[in-house]
Amino acid sequence: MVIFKFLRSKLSQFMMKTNRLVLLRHGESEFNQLNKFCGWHDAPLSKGGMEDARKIAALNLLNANLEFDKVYTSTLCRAQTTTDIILREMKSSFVPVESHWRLNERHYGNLTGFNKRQMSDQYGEAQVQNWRRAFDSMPPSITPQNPYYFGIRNNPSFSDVPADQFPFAESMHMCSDRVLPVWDEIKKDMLNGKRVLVCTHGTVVRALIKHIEGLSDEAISKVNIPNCVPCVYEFDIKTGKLISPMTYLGDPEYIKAKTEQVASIGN
Ligand SMILES: O=C(OP(=O)(O)O)[C@H](O)COP(=O)(O)O
Repeated sequence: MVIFKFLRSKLSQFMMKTNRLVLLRHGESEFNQLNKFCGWHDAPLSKGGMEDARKIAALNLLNANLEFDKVYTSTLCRAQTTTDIILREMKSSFVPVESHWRLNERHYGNLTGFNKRQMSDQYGEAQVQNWRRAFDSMPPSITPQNPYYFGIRNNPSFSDVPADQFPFAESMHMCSDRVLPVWDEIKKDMLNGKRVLVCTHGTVVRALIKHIEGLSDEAISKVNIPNCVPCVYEFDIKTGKLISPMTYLGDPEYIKAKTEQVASIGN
């Protein structure tokens, strides 16, 4: 079965004129559930997040007849567990998975671990929305007094991060810049015919969308990415150009409701 799938994928790679790329934000994490800023804190998936990886992400990918030759993910467990669940559901656990710290969520600095509504009560909604969505807005740097400081500094999953690049806080702009070297690898694989899934985080998906579609700083500030909803692009393999706008896979009403939930400060 595995050999058959491998040969079929090689043949289809050889014949294809266009290729699709799927971007995905991981399932709901325990911090998403508590409406807390998470960033580089390594929060696990919530129970609902695990279920959504199966019942929303994997199901929609299967319904769209998508298969993968490679998955790119971050070094954070919420993205890695989502990847494992999806590949298992798709009976594709043999697919190689490459994890990269450059695909980690934006480091939310000293907001890490705090509830978004509480931060909004303290600093005002406009300031919190500016930290969340303005392209160049930097949250305050994390300090050793933050309860998650040492857990982040000492997380062995970040051992590949060069010491001089280990962030204390990041704007979306900084996050986008560090994602780009991996985007070059992803694009190369995709234009060589590999069917690629990128299972990552809200800000990283937005950074990739901004880059792929050439969106302005203003336009990307209005884009919000729900958990576990696959975003699909199609590219011309010869020219590398995008041939269709991004499409979401899934129920439009569900996607609309979840997108609005992500955009709001929440409770
Ligand atoms: O860690 C986070 O993103 P993730 O859940 O995609 O990993 C952020 O806390 C999401 O918050 P935001 O939607 O205010 O950027």
